[in-house]
Amino acid sequence: MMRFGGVVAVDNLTMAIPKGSVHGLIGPNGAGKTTVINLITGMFFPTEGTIHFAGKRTDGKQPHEIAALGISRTYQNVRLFSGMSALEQVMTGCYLNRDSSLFQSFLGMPIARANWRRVREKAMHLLERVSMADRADELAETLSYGEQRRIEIARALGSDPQLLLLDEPAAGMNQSEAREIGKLVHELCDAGLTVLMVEHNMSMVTEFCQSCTVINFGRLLITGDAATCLADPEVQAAYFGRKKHA
Ligand SMILES: Nc1ncnc2c1ncn2[C@@H]1O[C@H](COP(=O)(O)OP(=O)(O)OP(=O)(O)O)[C@@H](O)[C@H]1O
Repeated sequence: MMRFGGVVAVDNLTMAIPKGSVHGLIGPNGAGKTTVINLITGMFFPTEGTIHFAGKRTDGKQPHEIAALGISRTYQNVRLFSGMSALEQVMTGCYLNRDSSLFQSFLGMPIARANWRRVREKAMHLLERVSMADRADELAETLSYGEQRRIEIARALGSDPQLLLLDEPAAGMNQSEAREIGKLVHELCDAGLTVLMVEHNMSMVTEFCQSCTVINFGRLLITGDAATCLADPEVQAAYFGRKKHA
């Protein structure tokens, strides 16, 4: 459970996400979706209870420890570093399993240089995966919003996650840009990644999520395939303040 003062933001939630699939986490504004991501990634510690991922307890762990367990994320608002190229942004995400220390890097030791080359190669490969290799040297702030989102996804892939949490990846995009992101997410899942996607864009949910979970006031409303969930009278009531079939 996560409580902020008198507000229970998340309460007793379990999600079963088949490996290699995209699972949507949806619900009206303030339902608790971002809080779920913050709890899973160690940005928040739960007020009560425990959190488990793939049989391991994750609550109480620091974000970098959770990343090492195979969970990575992107943010609701793109968070890239200004003054860094697309390639450098992605390189920052690839240092989790580095085998040279900061001290060795400062001294320019061979192990640090070899490590830097490996990280650079990996980041280039990730840029190719998100179709951004040709923009590797561009500063992030000169890229379009959709391109920045791709860079953020590539950076999140740098820690070799099993589970990627995307917080509104299509926010601020038109429908065709959103579909391009949806297709990219699908390709990543085809390659074995599992994705939990918070999304308000219902076309994205119906087209790209194999299953979804709907929450309201931090609690589970329904889980299942997107069409069934969205047609559910409780879900309709949560979104529109009425029961569809009432
Ligand atoms: N750091 C915080 N401090 C206090 N209250 C918070 C904090 N973060 C979230 N909340 C509250 O917890 C509840 C859930 O918020 P959360 O941002 O998780 O919802 P959400 O479903 O992601 O909403 P949206 O779709 O608008 O992004 C809301 O009532 C919110 O005001």
